[in-house]
Amino acid sequence: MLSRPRRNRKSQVIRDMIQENHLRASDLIFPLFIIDGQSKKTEVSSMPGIYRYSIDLLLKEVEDCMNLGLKAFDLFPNIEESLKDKTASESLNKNGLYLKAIREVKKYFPEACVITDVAMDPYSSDGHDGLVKDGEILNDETLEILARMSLAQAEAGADIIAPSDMMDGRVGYIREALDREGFTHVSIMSYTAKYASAFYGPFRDALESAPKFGDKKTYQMNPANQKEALIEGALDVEEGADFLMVKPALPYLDVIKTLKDNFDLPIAAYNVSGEYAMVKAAIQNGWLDEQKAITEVLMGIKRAGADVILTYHAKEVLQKGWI
Ligand SMILES: NCc1[nH]cc(CCC(=O)O)c1CC(=O)O
Ligand SMILES: [Mg+2]
Repeated sequence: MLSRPRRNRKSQVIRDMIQENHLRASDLIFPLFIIDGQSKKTEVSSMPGIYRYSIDLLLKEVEDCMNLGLKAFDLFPNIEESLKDKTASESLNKNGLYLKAIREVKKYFPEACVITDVAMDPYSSDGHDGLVKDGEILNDETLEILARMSLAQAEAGADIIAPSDMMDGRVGYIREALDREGFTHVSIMSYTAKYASAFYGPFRDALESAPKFGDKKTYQMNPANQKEALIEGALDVEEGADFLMVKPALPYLDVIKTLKDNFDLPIAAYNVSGEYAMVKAAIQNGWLDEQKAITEVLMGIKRAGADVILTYHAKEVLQKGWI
């Protein structure tokens, strides 16, 4: 045998020397849930260790993270049921929970990167990402609502707008609206290949945003499809996206790799709520080693080609010194 690959695994120094991929704090984006009120911190029951924070405690959490070197946050609001309507009008309320949270975080932590979510579902009485008429999710009529939402978030101080709705044409529509209103510096992280996945369940618990009827299969992608992600990717590039995202991450590592190989934009992967819940449940049962399982999950996503990972594990891996 001339070649013995085990020679390069014989000591920790050599293993470290030839390690191909590395995880860094700057690779991670921490999703944070926000709730109305004062001094409120409520755990998401299906996501042990993950909380919904009122704005005052959100600021403390952001400060904690910043001190750990975790500087990018994706904010999601839990909106009170009575404020929801057909057109998601609460999303434009300047004194509402979400826009206020964005302003506060940017006020106290101007160097933080605030990523904001554009989609109707947290504010929609139908629990869908688009405007509903006669049981259908309307595409073009939704675009104007998404553009207004994006402008409101940009005005509040968002660094990156992340449309998670999967309406066709929304990246271009939002880009044009942002540019027209002078927000040429605000980036767009597009949920390019977002699948109709079972793994969003705990997130919908966190926001109490589950669809009131039907499912999201007419706009989110079929888990069986890969080529379709190339169609979505090409459109988002053409429409001016700054990042392409794949979501969820673990069951879609091939899609991450495919987008990475085919496009030059940075690729983001969303290690979603159900992936977090799955790993945490096994850890709680004593079935998996916490540190090894979590770092392996994140490394796998990185190795597949993700430049950035949105993950609920972001804070713990830094706090515990695992990366
Ligand atoms: N616009 C909805 C949205 N934005 C982010 C997530 C899921 C994130 C997660 O599960 O962690 C979802 C869920 C859905 O499409 O129903
Ligand atoms: Mg698309």
